[in-house]
Amino acid sequence: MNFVLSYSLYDKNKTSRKYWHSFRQHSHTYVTKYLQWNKKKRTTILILCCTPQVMVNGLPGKMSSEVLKVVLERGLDVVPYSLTAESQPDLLFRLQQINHCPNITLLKPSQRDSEIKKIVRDYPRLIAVDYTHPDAVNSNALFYQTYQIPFVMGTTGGDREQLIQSTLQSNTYAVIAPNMGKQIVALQTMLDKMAQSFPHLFQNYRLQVTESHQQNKADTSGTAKEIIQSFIKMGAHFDVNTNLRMIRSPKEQQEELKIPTEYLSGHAFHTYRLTSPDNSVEIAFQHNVLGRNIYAQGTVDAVVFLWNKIQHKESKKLYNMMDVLME
Ligand SMILES: NC(=O)C1=CN([C@@H]2O[C@H](COP(=O)(O)OP(=O)(O)OC[C@H]3O[C@@H](n4cnc5c(N)ncnc54)[C@H](OP(=O)(O)O)[C@@H]3O)[C@@H](O)[C@H]2O)C=CC1
Ligand SMILES: O=C(O)C1=N[C@H](C(=O)O)C[C@H](O)C1
Repeated sequence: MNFVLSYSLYDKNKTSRKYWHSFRQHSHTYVTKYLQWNKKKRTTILILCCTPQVMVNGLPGKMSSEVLKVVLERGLDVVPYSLTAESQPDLLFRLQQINHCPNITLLKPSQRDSEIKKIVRDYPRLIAVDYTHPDAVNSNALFYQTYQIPFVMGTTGGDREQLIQSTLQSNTYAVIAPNMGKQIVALQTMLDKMAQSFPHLFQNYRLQVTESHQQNKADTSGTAKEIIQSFIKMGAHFDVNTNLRMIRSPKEQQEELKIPTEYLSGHAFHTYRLTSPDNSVEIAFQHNVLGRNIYAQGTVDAVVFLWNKIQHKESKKLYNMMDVLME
């Protein structure tokens, strides 16, 4: 998203600086600059970079690593700091497979308050992305809210109502969603609309949900929790103790769901099955994902979306992925 604002055919330094100062004075956006002196044409090109600076939190976790990769692939700026767990033994993180990946300093909860003011000062276009742990959702959100750091919250779990309320009260720009995969968000949107249009569609139907994820997933699928609410709004019966099957055993995943070995450490298979009271009708919805790229792509779209909202000083500050998709 770099763009050339002007070509100055005059003096290498003075005119370009004048352009720069005048642009800064009249611009409501955060911009940085760099000047390129083209020797052959004796021209100075003033290039303005107008991109967010992305702080990917949760490194060296799986989702945050995938997001970092996509941020770098899409040419956005990376903030070389990341919030990490208190137990993290490493001080630095770097994606080996990407040459231009910077060394990223890992900040534990006990260190982050003393560092963040400097980070906010040095990176005025900062947007945080959070892929951490269900236990950290609310405290991390509070951290972003306290320092007025716009954030994209991909982490599931925690107290979701409190998450929404504290974000609204703090007036911080944010996108919050348990699933950033746009094709899945489209399905969610459709079911949400179905619930609004046909509130009795599945009256007295039984809902049975199966969700399979990597063995170390800390919580129940946040996506399933949201989608279940849409079916309940349409009248379906659902009891979390008897109608939800969570599969975390790699053996079952391989034998029953045929998950390829390389995706046992990262997959998300969901099936929602609705059965009529007399068992004569069965309707199923399914979304099966191998790997994590779909969420990382959606996350970076959410960052760009939020950045545009900030630039336009939108009065609405809290969004979900349906808003990102609609736009
Ligand atoms: N919205 C979406 O589209 C998606 C959401 N998710 C969600 O993202 C979250 C992370 O998933 P995933 O990357 O697979 O999990 P990982 O366990 O691979 O990564 C989480 C990382 O966060 C670290 N961490 C723990 N506590 C903190 C803390 N207080 N502050 C900062 N970092 C911390 C963990 O460290 P340690 O291991 O040492 O505890 C770990 O490195 C989950 O909630 C998951 O459900 C996942 C995929 C898509
Ligand atoms: O932990 C994961 O992997 C995933 N978490 C999200 C959730 O809990 O819904 C999204 C997706 O299922 C992958």
